[in-house]
Amino acid sequence: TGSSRPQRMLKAVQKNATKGDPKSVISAIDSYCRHKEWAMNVGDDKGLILDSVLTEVNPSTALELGTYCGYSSVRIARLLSPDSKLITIEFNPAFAIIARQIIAYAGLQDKVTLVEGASGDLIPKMKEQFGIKSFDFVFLDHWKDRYVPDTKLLEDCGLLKKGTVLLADNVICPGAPEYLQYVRNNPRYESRYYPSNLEYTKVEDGLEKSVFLG
Ligand SMILES: Cn1ncc2cc([C@H](O)c3cccc(CNC(=O)c4cc(-c5ccc(F)cc5)cc(O)c4O)c3)ccc21
Ligand SMILES: [Mg+2]
Repeated sequence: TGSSRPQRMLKAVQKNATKGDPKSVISAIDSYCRHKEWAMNVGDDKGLILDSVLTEVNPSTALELGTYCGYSSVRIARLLSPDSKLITIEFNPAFAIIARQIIAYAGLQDKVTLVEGASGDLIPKMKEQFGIKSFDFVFLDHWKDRYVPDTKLLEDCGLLKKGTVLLADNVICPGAPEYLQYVRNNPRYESRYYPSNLEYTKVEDGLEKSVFLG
């Protein structure tokens, strides 16, 4: 049987990036996905917006929903302060196994905890299992119809505090209309749309940044 797209992405990292150099891992993936084989990483254009929001928030504890191959885990973890942590949730074992290797190749395994399972099952366990009081930053990039239920779950589990920043990928393409409706018409959130393009294409997409007001 042949290789998978995630496996080919890992090969491209091992071939073209420098071990322990997150920037080279990011570039190797972006170059592979732009010139060889498209993949659903947040990508370089939206990645710059992710970087700027992260630098502004400077989170101590960050959560990512939807690891895929670990591209955004590397983008996030490389910008975290020394004692800060990223927890990333992935339910697909084939994705998780590749993501662990890409995160390790970047040398960021000590800052990233990849948890295998579904967000709906794992979010309620965050406090007890990982000693999380609340998250300062959440990156939503998993199934788009899970953005609203998981945001509500984070609220109900007391995992959001005044000032927590939610950043959601793909609010235009593939789209998360219910999520936009939820955060834009909810007095407990201050939302702003960052226009960009779908990774490695000219198609319109963007990120929605929503600050939880408590
Ligand atoms: C419950 N739970 N808990 C953890 C968890 C983790 C996962 C997986 O990581 C996973 C698997 C498959 C799909 C996604 C969502 N991502 C997308 O669907 C997407 C699509 C496109 C696009 C755009 C245009 C196209 F033409 C085709 C695809 C561009 C993008 O950036 C995307 O993020 C996420 C799933 C559910 C999970
Ligand atoms: Mg995405």
